Amino acid sequence: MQFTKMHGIGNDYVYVNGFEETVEQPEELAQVIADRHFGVGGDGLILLLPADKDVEADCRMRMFNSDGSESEMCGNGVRCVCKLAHDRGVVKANPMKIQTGAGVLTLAYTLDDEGMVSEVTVDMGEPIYVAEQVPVLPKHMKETDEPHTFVLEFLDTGELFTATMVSMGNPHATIFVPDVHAIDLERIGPKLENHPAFPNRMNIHFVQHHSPDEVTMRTWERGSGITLACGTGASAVCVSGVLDGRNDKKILAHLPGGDLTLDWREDGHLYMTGTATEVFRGDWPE
Ligand SMILES: N[C@H](CCC[C@H](N)C(=O)O)C(=O)O
Repeated sequence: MQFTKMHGIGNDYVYVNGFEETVEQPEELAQVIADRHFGVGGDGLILLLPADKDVEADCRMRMFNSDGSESEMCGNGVRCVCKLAHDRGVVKANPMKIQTGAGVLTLAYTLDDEGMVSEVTVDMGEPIYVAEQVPVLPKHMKETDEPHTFVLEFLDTGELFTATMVSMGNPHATIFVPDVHAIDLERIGPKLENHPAFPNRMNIHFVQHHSPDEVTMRTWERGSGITLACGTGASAVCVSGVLDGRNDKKILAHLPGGDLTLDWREDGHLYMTGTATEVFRGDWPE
């Protein structure tokens, strides 16, 4: 099976062109191929597929974390799917419409000197911040004056985390701190990801504000652990910061793997802009 290794600012996945290949059990393949010692290595597996018959889109993305769990959406991933579809001649439309678990998204892209996709702006659609729709279970958290912000507690250590909950199709909890580098993400991440308040688990982001339009963030991803970037997470961080009165509707986010621009526009949609990079191609033994 032919694959392409790609990344969106360091959030790296193994991509398979489903117009050319058939992947029978993606949940199993994701766990094996994403292993950084025994496989190709990556934060998971992403499939470029034909859109469903009844869906008005140029193609479809399915995304699997490295633990094999499927997610509704992947922001860094969908930019790379756009690049793969265009650069392999599968889709030439610009803007491109990609079917995802968060609906059909529209992506506009620029080309480099070789005519390959370099930078992509994704219309991520409307963020969701009604607690029950994220979803979260308020009964397992302490409520605050804000309907989308709750206090989570670790019952074993008594640690408390004030988190704002936003869905971009997939769920995100954002915690604002003075210094993201002081956070013990390896210890705290999995406990928050699997907190009883999160019926579908949760993507976790710690965020430090430098100004009303510039942040630094670190992420523990549902199903993949620490990643160098999270596109849906950066989108949720922008929205959470606006809801909490901490930042403007347009921000620059610094993630460990690179930068993204997020813009929550007057049409109510969140727009994310960033690069998409092909690293190498290979042949995976069936
Ligand atoms: N781990 C996420 C999916 C990947 C999201 C992230 N890599 C992105 O760029 O949005 C989840 O289970 O919801």
